[in-house]
Amino acid sequence: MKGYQTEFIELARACNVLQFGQFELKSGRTSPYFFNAGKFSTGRAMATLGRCYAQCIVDSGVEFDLLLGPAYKGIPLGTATAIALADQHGINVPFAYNRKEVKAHGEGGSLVGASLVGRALVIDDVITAGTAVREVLAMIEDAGATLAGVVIGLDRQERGVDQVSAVQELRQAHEIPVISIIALEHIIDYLGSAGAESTELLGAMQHYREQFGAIVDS
Ligand SMILES: O=P(O)(O)OC[C@H]1O[C@H](OP(=O)(O)OP(=O)(O)O)[C@H](O)[C@@H]1O
Ligand SMILES: O=C(O)c1cc(=O)[nH]c(=O)[nH]1
Repeated sequence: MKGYQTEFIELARACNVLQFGQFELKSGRTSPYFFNAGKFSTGRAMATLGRCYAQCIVDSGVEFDLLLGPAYKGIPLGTATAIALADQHGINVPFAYNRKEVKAHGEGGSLVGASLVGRALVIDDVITAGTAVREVLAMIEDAGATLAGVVIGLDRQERGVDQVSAVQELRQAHEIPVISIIALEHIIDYLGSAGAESTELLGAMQHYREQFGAIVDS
C-alpha cells in the first residue's frame, strides 16, 4: 500500500469513520457497515485528508481543469483537496460545489464557487451503486462541461446497475479514470488482522458481499 493509503486508513480508524451495525444506503441497500466521512471533523483530520486526496490525484496523472465536490460530503473534501493541491504541490485549481436544494434568492441557483467549465474532476467520499456520480454527471453536462474523472476515498466494490462494479461501469461508460484511495478489500484485510472479535463482522460483510458485491471487481 502507498503511504497515503495507510495514512487514510489510520485516520479513518482514529476518527471512527468506519461504523458497524445496520445502515440504509442511498441505493436502498441495507449494509452491515458504513463509511461515515462526516466523522472527519477536525481541522487536522481535514488537512490530512486533503493531502491524501491530493497525493492520489497527482500520482494518477489525471488531467483536469477544476475540482467539483458534490453535496454534501463532497464539499469539504473538494475544498480540502484544493487547498492541499495548492499548498503541497503548487497546483492552484478552481473548485466548485452544489446545493441539494436550489437557492431562490441572492445569487440563486445550485452551483457555488468556480464556473463549471472545462474538465471537472469529481471529489467524493464513497461509491456504492454509482447513483451520486450519475447525478453529478448530469449537472456537469447541463453546464456544458465534461467529466475528467472521479476520486473517492472508498470504493465499496458493489454492483452498479449490472454485475460489474459501479466503479467499473463508470470507467467503461465514460472512458474516465475512477480512482479510489482504498477499497472494501482493504477494510476486510484490516478486520481479518484485528483478531477473533471481528469474526462476526467479517461474516456479516461476507453475507452482504454475496448479495451486492461486484462479480467482476474494480
Ligand atoms: O454510489 P451511490 O449509491 O450513489 O452512493 C454513494 C453516495 O451516497 C452518499 O451520498 P448522500 O447524498 O447519501 O450523502 P451526503 O449528503 O451525506 O453526502 C455518499 O456521499 C456518496 O455520494
Ligand atoms: O451508499 C451510501 O449511501 C453510503 C455508503 C457509505 O459507506 N457511506 C456513505 O456515506 N454513504
